[in-house]
Amino acid sequence: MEATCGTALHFSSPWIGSGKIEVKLNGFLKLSQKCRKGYEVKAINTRELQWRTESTRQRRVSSTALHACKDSRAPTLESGNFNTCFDGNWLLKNKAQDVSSYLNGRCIFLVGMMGSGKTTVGKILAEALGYSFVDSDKYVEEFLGGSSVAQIFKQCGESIFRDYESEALLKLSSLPRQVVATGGGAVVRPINWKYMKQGVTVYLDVPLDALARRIAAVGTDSRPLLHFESGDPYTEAFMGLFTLSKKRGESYLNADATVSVQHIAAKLGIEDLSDITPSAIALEVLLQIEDFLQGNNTTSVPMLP
Ligand SMILES: Nc1ncnc2c1ncn2[C@@H]1O[C@H](COP(=O)(O)OP(=O)(O)O)[C@@H](O)[C@H]1O
Ligand SMILES: O=C(O)C1=C[C@@H](OP(=O)(O)O)[C@@H](O)[C@H](O)C1
Repeated sequence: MEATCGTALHFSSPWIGSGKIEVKLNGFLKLSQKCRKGYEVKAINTRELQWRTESTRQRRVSSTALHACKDSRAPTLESGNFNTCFDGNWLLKNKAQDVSSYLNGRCIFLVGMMGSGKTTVGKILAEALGYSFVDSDKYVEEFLGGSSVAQIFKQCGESIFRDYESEALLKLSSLPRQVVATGGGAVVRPINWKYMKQGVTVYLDVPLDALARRIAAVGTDSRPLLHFESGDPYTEAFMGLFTLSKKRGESYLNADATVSVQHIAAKLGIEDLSDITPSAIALEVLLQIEDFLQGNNTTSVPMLP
């Protein structure tokens, strides 16, 4: 792709750094020894806080209710009196520091169905890691002089769009330190996995009901594969997503790591998935990437050429 567009789009995220972040971090948080050292933890609302040694390397802190503090004071660990006050921003930044030492510049490619949060979570991840954020759809749109994805589908058809999408992923896979929000259909072409596997791929697994609700809330104009002229937006979105998910089958499971919001909800003991914030998902992404890279005995990934 002779990219006439910018080679990397950088977005600052409104979520991080504003001091207004209210992140409900219930449940399991893995804190590496390094991360916990010298930090006080003061519980605001904790029915049970139990340190369980999961491995020599890390401990899991399991609790029923951890709320982020608004203030960003650096906590200090009080031995024997475990109270927990985590600043969500602090947690993300600290875990991002842990993970970036393993990533060593490799890109992160977020895959998942339309509406799964690839853009929203991707911006938070990029901010925490000090990476650039790129939306591959936007990359294609810029390359084609600003035509929208919907216009490309209409004027050229899906196959041509997929060609441009593959070109974009080829280009982006050669750049370091990017968080790439891929289009929901990127997983359908094997060549795209070849490109994305240059980095670390993470599948955001969100139930169809939640996807349909999110897309119905914003409309389907920008998503031609779901766009319907009339009818109940939720139902149309759900049916379209259901059809696509059946066609794509297990493609998303080729990802190196999967972050399932249902799994997060189960281990946190919450029922309403909308209580799981994008920041909490971003933290889980970092934890899953860390597990993946360490599970591969990857102490340091060779820097991209
Ligand atoms: N964890 C979440 N909880 C609630 N709404 C979310 C969450 N993540 C994303 N959204 C919303 O869902 C819609 C789609 O999110 P987006 O990041 O654009 O998804 P994708 O890039 O995967 O298509 C947006 O309106 C966004 O604000
Ligand atoms: O699932 C798909 O096939 C598509 C998803 C869209 O991206 P988002 O996942 O960002 O909506 C966009 O690439 C295009 O409408 C096709």
